[in-house]
Amino acid sequence: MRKPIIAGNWKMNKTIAEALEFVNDVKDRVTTTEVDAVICAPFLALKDLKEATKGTNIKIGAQNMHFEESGAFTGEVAPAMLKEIGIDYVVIGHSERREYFNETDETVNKKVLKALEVGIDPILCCGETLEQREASQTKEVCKVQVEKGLENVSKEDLAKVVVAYEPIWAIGTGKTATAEDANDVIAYIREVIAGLYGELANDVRIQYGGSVKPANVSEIMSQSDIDGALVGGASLAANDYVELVNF
Ligand SMILES: O=C(CO)COP(=O)(O)O
Repeated sequence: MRKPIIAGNWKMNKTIAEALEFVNDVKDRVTTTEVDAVICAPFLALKDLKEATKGTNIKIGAQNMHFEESGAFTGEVAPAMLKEIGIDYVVIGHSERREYFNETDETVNKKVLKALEVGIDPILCCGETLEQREASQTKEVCKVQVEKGLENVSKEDLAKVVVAYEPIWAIGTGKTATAEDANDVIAYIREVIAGLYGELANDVRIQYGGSVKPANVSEIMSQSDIDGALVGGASLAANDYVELVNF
């Protein structure tokens, strides 16, 4: 059985004070141990969030990291820096990073491998643009992104990777893929992983992301192949986050 994983991706939102206010509000209400509840916050808040969530069921993720161990990369954060403060997950290759920060399948793959090497579970994002969807290229785009993203990931490490399918046209737009549509693409992504790893693909958790909110989370989570959600906007409100995690 794959354990559901509901992750909030706060993107560039919340100061440290706001982040702490949020976790203090939700931590006693996130009691389920049957779901991995994650908050992916801006770098500056991560250390305080780790401390504030000690002894709770909330796990903390970063939204990016560099693939090099150290060096002349002004403005970047190294894997060991995240590991030192106990970060559990790191979002890799979010479409916003691919679009605005020149992330490629190659850098995404390097980051996935590095995260696994230091012991942080990567959330590998894939998803098509509206144009690609209208040209019926959704599955091909996801196939390439997932195959390249997983290149050289060992069989032993595979189950530590979480894949997030986020159709770009559904991010922050209020438009969601229908639950069936999302499930269909996610089942296909699992087939792609099975093409590489055989039955081990059944251990990989695959999330859906794109305008997930309390009103649609249970329908999305009831689908056969969807193991979680990566939630932007709705994860910023404490009450909504609690509802999402307790879908
Ligand atoms: O990009 C997303 C999560 O990573 C989805 O964002 P929204 O939930 O705001 O559509």
